[in-house]
Amino acid sequence: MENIGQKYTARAHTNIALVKYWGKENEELIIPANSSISLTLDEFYTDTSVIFDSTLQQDMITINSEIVNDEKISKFLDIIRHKSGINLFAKVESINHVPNSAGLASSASAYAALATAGSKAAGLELSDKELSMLARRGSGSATRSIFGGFAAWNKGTDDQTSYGYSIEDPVKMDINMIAIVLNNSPKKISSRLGMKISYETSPFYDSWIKQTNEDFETIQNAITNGDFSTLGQTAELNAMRMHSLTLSANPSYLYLNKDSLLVIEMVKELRDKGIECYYTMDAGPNVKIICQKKNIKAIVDNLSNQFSQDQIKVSGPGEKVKLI
Ligand SMILES: Nc1ncnc2c1ncn2[C@@H]1O[C@H](COP(=O)(O)OP(=O)(O)OP(=O)(O)O)[C@@H](O)[C@H]1O
Ligand SMILES: C[C@@](O)(CCOP(=O)(O)OP(=O)(O)O)CC(=O)O
Repeated sequence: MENIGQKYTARAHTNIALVKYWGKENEELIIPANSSISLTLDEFYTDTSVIFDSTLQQDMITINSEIVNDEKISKFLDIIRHKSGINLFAKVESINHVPNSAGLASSASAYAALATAGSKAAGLELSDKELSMLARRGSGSATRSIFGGFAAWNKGTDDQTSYGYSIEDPVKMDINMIAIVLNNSPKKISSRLGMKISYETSPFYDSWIKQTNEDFETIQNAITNGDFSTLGQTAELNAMRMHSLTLSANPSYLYLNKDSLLVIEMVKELRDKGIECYYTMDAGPNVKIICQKKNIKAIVDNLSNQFSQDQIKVSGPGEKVKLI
């Protein structure tokens, strides 16, 4: 217990799913309905410091230097307190190095950093697998942000079998993502709510699970074989399949806006011109373009005709979580 009373800071990077997680079998434990695969990104990350302090009367949390009253964070700290047996409140200071509310999965980097700094500050020594299981309790996508590069989240059936792991990338695939920030106002339907409505009401949900299990195999093999084209094509299809669950839900809803459709058309036109690239979108309108280094300039030049420089963010693969 020598760590208690010491401040620890962790840096975790965001990740973008190539095979999406979109629905929970167990909401309390965050057990997903399917396994997923992502790429961790180097440009976007969260730094979080935690100290358990006997003088505090309640948890004190700041995000980007503003005091927040987030019950989800205190509930997450309760899990750490329960695991470690300590009974102290915590001071949490977190900075997101992610464009504001850009739908770039800040909850993924946030809970991966909080799990890492928080568990260390509470005197726990957790392996990466155990950290991923802890991060999962904060936000499902955080399970994968413990790992760098390509990561998977094994669905599992309970707390001990639902965890993340690093996918071997023998050829060190040349892969980048260009995020186009189209709207930075908070979304009306959170991922948590959106996936619940899809899971409970879309008549296509069973087909989604069947297809997504196939997409998982395809993308895993594409990574092993260094097959960028198959990876891109499958990730693009998987994203559209996820968004079709929102359209087919009751009530029906849509995360994409007209600018998202414009970027999708631009990607198709670029492909027609021989510039290989693919699109993916999460629970928001912002589009992420998957491409190789040699094509970044041509894609950015093309996007610059429609969008400003600060809307276009280029990122390569990022590292695993670390204490800093
Ligand atoms: N640094 C942080 N530390 C702890 N919680 C955070 C931090 N940053 C964001 N969060 C929390 O993460 C949750 C989701 O964040 P946000 O609305 O930005 O969605 P997102 O993570 O970009 O997208 P997604 O819904 O796909 O995860 C919110 O509850 C927010 O308070
Ligand atoms: C579309 C997604 O980005 C959804 C992410 O959902 P969250 O991980 O934010 O949801 P909770 O587990 O409820 O916190 C796809 C993905 O990252 O796999």
